Amino acid sequence: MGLQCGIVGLPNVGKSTLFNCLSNARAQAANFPFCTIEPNLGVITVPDDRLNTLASIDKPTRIVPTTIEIVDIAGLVKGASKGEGLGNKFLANIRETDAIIHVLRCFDNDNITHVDGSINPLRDKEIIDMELQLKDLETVESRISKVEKMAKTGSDKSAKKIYDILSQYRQTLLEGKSARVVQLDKEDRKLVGDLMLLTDKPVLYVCNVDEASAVSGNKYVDIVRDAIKDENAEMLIIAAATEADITELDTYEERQMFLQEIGLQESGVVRLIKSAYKLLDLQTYFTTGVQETRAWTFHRGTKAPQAAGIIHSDFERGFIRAEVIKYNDYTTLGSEAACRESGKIGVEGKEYVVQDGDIMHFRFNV
Ligand SMILES: Nc1ncnc2c1ncn2[C@@H]1O[C@H](COP(=O)(O)OP(=O)(O)OP(=O)(O)O)[C@@H](O)[C@H]1O
Ligand SMILES: [Mg+2]
Repeated sequence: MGLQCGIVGLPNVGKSTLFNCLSNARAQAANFPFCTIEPNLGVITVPDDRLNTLASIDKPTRIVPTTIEIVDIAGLVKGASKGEGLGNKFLANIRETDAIIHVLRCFDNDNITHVDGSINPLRDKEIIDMELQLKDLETVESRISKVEKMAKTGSDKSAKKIYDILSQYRQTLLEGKSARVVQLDKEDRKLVGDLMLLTDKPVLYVCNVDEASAVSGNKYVDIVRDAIKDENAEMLIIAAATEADITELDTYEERQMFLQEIGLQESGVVRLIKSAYKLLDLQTYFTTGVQETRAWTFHRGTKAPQAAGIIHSDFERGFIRAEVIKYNDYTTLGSEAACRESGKIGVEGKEYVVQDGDIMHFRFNV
């Protein structure tokens, strides 16, 4: 499905450092603003113990985890919406993503330059929010000028409806709020879906802290937590520089040991992926056999044919039915044959809503 999360924030707050914890690609992270210009793209595999358990049953030739793409975008500054800094190009990079990971500098360090001279994550957040909102306002206003005439003459019902929604967006953005606070039903959302507003994307805040604050945060984190409590957003505390060092260690055991030394059970990568899954309302289904055990990401509520379409469009086009085994049945009974004998294979049609952990076998004909 190629879901993509974009990392945004002011220059030099640790975006590339976070990216380096997440992906195997190595982005240049350095102590100067605008170190990143071209976006770095990384693919992170989604860790899932269930995939390994299934693989231990089927012993396939290939084990394929599902993935999320992460883009490390250039730092934004005040005036970006008007072309300052790296301006518009970089806003275009954000537009292409499904969700935003907003990195906030929550560590003191006199040796690391802050573009605004002091550590203040709240101010930083507002600068970024404002630039994104201004860009959205521009998008909304240009659309309004296109539909205004038609809406006012009253002949076109949907033009009127679109105009009303756009006005609602404009009002919200003018109040200094993000588009995501506007509540629209599914139908209305479709009418303006092609706007791709930047501040309508789900957001995950990452407080980038020093090593000592990795577990319980610090005063900056408290400020951020308080500021976003009314937003429908997730927040994570990650000591990005420390975790980037940890990813350099060779073995999984070494990395786990280091994490435990600083008081963490799970790495920032794992926590971030879990949050991204929650934020984007994602779930996983599996396919498994002697050839391959594989995880697939889908949006909660997806029906069987569309879930099949994630594997291949032919599966959706020629969908006949799905055979579904629950994860617990599969692992308890130990094989597809045993599940069949015990009547644990559900035969489901087009209306079946796929559930997290389902083991799917699609029957299709094209
Ligand atoms: N938690 C942290 N504690 C201390 N130093 C950190 C932390 N996170 C990042 N740094 C350091 O801050 C500097 C800037 O980091 P990085 O290059 O990742 O920033 P960036 O946001 O990608 O900047 P740019 O927008 O310029 O690309 C680097 O020297 C990095 O090692
Ligand atoms: Mg960078």
